Amino acid sequence: MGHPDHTTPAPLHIVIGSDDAGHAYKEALKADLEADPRVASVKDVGVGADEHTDYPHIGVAAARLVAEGGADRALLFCGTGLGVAISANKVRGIRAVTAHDSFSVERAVLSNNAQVLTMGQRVIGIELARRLVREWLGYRFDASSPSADKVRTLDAYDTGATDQADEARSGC
Ligand SMILES: O=C(CO)[C@H](O)COP(=O)(O)O
Repeated sequence: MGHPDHTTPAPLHIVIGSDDAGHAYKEALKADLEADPRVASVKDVGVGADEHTDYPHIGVAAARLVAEGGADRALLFCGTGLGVAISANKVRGIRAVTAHDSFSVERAVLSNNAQVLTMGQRVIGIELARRLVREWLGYRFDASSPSADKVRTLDAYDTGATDQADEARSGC
């Protein structure tokens, strides 16, 4: 879901999800995303109110949507943010990170080209979470930056292209 105009980034298609421990934040951030002009669409993969789904199912469902091109990014919540990140990272091609501070949110996109951001409802206050998500929407990975080679190496390990990854190591 790229966009040819580099001056005005294309609005993002975002998938949002949580387990029951992250449900309140998922609902709050879903409303924020839906009201933000930088967001083209928001797809909610659950859980619904009073539902219970363990975090691995939510993390993998959201990550699969991103990996298959159905969304540009995912925003996921659980108690800590850790379980949904680990789950999303089980999907090939996905780079999911937990971040609760401004610098990490910036570098998650600009250094790591992480498509998935996760947070913990039991870790961070709601107003800080909302602010960090607003910041997150403003970042776009620069494929011509020095970070791009490192992300390509990550992807080579991910796809099993170990020759390519080892070659990158010998160039260090
Ligand atoms: O935070 C979670 C997983 O990282 C989840 O919301 C709660 O998991 P639990 O501590 O295993 O119940």
